[in-house]
Amino acid sequence: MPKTKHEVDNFHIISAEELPQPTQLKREMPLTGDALETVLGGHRGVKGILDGKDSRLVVVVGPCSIHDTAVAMDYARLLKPLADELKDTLLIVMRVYFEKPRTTVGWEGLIYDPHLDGSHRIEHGLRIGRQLMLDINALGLPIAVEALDLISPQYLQDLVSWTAVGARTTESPTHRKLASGISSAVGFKNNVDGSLSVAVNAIRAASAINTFISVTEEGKVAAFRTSGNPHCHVILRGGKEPNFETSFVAACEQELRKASIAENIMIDCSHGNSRKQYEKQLDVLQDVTAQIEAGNNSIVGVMLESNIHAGNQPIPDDLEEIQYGVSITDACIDWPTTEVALREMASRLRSVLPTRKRG
Ligand SMILES: O=C[C@H](O)[C@H](O)COP(=O)(O)O
Ligand SMILES: C=C(OP(=O)(O)O)C(=O)O
Repeated sequence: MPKTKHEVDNFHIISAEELPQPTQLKREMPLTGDALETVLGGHRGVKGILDGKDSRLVVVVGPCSIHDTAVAMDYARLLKPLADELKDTLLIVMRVYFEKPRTTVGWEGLIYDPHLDGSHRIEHGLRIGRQLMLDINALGLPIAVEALDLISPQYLQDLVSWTAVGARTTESPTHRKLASGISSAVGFKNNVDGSLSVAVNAIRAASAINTFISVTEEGKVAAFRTSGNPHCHVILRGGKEPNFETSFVAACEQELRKASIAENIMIDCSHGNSRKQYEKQLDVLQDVTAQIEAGNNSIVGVMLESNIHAGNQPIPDDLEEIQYGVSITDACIDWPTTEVALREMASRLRSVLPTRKRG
C-alpha cells in the first residue's frame, strides 16, 4: 500500500515550468502580410496538387533538423531563388523540422532543447522557432514540419503549409486525432519496419471526425472536436528495405484504392529509402522521375534531406566547434547537389506533368 498520496501522484515529475499561452506568442509575433500570403499560397498549392487541380509536384526539401536559426535563414535564402525558378513545375516547401523523434534518446530538436546542451529551454525554443518560421514565410518560402508534440502546434502550426506524421508516430491514435484537426495537408509515413497499412489506417482515422483533449490558444484544457482532414496522403520512406520502386508504388496504389483513399503518394528519398546513405537520395530521385516519365499518376511529391554542406556531425562538447551548415541529425546532401538535382528533375518533368491523368 502506498504510504503517501505523493507516491502515486506525479511521483516521477521533477518540476513543471509554466509556459506562456500560445496566444501571447502569437500576439508578440503575429502572422501578417507577406508571411500570411505565403502560408495561404502554400496551403492552396499543396491541396491543389493533392486534388489533381495543379499538375506540379510538391518538393519537401531542407535540413533533417534546424539547430541554428541563422544558418536556417542562410539555407532559406539559397532555396528561395531556386523555388522561384522552378515554380512552374515544382512547389518547393522548406523542411523546417524543430522536433526530432528519437529511436531511443538523443537531441530532440530546437523547440525542446534550443541550446543543444540538455537544458531544455522550451519557452526559448518556441520563441526562436516561431520567429524563424515567420522570417522564412516572409521570404516567400512555405514551410513543412513534423507534428510530433501534441501541444506545440498551438504555438506554431499557423505558420505551416504541409505537415508530416513520422514513421515512429503514424500508428499513434493521438497523432491521428491531431492530424484530423490540422489545417494543412498531412503526410503519414509508413512505419520504420516498412508497414504501409499503418499509414493507410492513419489516413482513414485522420480523415474522420475526432475528439481529443488538448489546450486552447489561451492555455485552457479543452475537448477539441474536429471535422476530419480531407488532405492526408501516404509517404513511402522505406523500412527494413527501400520501398520507392515501381512495384511498391503499385502495391501502395492498390492498398489506397481498396480503402477508397485518393491515390496520392509522396516518396521520401531519405531514411529507409536511402538506407541512410545520404548520396543515395539522388538515385531515389532519379528513379521517381523515371517513374513519372513512364506514366505514373499517383506520385505527388518527394522529400529530400539537404543542407548547406553534406553529411552530418555529432554535437561536439564544445559548441564553438560545431561545423557551419552541417546536420547534427541525419546526413544530408549539400546545397550545390540539391540545386542540380531539382533543376534536372524539373527539366525532365516540365512537359510531362501537365499530361498526367489525375483528379
Ligand atoms: O530523421 C531523423 C532521424 O532519422 C530520426 O529522428 C531518428 O533518429 P535516431 O534513430 O538517430 O534517434
Ligand atoms: C524523422 C524523420 O523521418 P522518419 O519519420 O521517416 O524517420 C524525418 O523526416 O525527419
